[in-house]
Amino acid sequence: RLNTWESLTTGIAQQAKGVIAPKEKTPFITFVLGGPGSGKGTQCIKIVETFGFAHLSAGDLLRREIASKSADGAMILNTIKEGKIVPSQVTVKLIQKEMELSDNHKFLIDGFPRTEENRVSFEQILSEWQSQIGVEPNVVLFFDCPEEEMVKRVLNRNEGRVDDNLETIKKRLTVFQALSLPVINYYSEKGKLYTIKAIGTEDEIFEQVRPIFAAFEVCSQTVG
Ligand SMILES: Nc1ncnc2c1ncn2[C@@H]1O[C@H](COP(=O)(O)OP(=O)(O)OP(=O)(O)O)[C@@H](O)[C@H]1O
Ligand SMILES: Nc1ccn([C@H]2C[C@H](O)[C@@H](COP(=O)(O)O)O2)c(=O)n1
Ligand SMILES: [Mg+2]
Repeated sequence: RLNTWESLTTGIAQQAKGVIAPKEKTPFITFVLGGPGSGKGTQCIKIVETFGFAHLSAGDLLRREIASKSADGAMILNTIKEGKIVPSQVTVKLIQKEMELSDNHKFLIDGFPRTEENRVSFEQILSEWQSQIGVEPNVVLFFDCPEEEMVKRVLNRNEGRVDDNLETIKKRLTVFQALSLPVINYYSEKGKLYTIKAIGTEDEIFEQVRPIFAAFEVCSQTVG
């Protein structure tokens, strides 16, 4: 069987030749953004359980590269320790590979795009299939959380992450303000942004998230 990207590209090539339509469903892409510790990963788990998305965390994919001691592993580790952003071609390649391997067509891309460079790199990949899916995500979630709360959560996370310390967290917050907020503003201007007030219990926060995806489910059932 063909995977999502293969079937899209094959489908487009075959359509161009006037042969057949693509076999698989059009991808539905959600970007999940927010500062460090804003609760992106926590809410992604609930979205997966409720709406059946595939969860691709950019940070988890990068940590997997470190653990596998790949060629980029040492560079990724140093970048993460410094609270900086890994070059886009590395991260985009990992995300694209996961999308190719997935049987799902609904993707939650968590912690990406973190910079304008990330955003443009991913768009370049999507633009190869522009006639099918466009270059824009369907939904962009922004978990808006006060800094004080994010710092408290990260310092209590206790998952052994190399970046969960006060020094790195301060750098990550600076990077978030300088490089990630412009991406959030970009999607706000495009009318794609759904801002979630990320304070309260996990369940209370999910009750803000649920109607966003529920509305898309209703739409897809109505449209067919
Ligand atoms: N609503 C909440 N109230 C209190 N703690 C929370 C809440 N949501 C998540 N947490 C906790 O805060 C910590 C950070 O959450 P999570 O890992 O989901 O954040 P994140 O946005 O993915 O962060 P990062 O960008 O660093 O990966 C975790 O320990 C999680 O259990
Ligand atoms: N698009 C991304 C996502 C993550 N990283 C690096 C830098 C982050 O501080 C770190 C941890 O990510 P998280 O688990 O907090 O989403 O991974 C990156 O460079 N680019
Ligand atoms: Mg996370």
